[in-house]
Amino acid sequence: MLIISDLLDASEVAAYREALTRAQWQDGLATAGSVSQSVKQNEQVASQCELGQALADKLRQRLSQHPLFISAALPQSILRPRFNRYRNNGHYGLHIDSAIMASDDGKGLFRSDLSATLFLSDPDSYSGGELSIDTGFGVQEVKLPAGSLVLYATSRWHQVEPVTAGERVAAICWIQSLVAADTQRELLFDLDQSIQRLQQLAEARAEHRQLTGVYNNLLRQWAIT
Ligand SMILES: O=C(O)CCC(=O)C(=O)O
Ligand SMILES: [Fe+2]
Repeated sequence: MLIISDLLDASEVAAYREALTRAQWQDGLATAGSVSQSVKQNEQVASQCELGQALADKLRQRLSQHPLFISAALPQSILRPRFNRYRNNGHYGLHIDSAIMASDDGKGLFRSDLSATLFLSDPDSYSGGELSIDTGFGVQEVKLPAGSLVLYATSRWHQVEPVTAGERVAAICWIQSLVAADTQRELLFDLDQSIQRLQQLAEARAEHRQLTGVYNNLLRQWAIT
């Protein structure tokens, strides 16, 4: 699990929130699978809403350029983000997201390796609404400032706690990674972060060069294109 703080600044968050009031919202059940139907109670922007598509594409563009996101996710493709809203006890009970989804044009298939939630509501403006993720080493409750994003493995059980006051607006998104296995991708992330720190040290040129080679050779073995 990784938190990317301040993907958007306050004025960008405000602009997304304002634009979203003009989008076409629908019951979240429209896209719920057979299992999630019984646990999902929220609203989302309709996939055919042109304003929603434009906002989502702009957000995807921003995410795809973020250095920490690239290092951690090694994205091959990013599904168009979806905006959702929880209020009046809206929640999404314990579930695991579908492994295979339709690509944006509906013609291809997409494997979900990573999930992301971008929080768009000030955490003090609503009660509940934590995204709780079973990390395998205990459950983490995530409720971030507006503009911050959490990235986590789609293989994890997770839920959105009921929103008992106010409203929680967020964007969610799935990523197909070049490296499908979480363990391998996480090793590459740690290695890349160390390599980036070594790059700052003039006396570590040789080590930087060698580890960059190791990184590329591991990525070559593990990447699926
Ligand atoms: O809104 C969230 O943070 C996550 C929602 C979710 O789990 C889903 O739509 O599959
Ligand atoms: Fe989910």
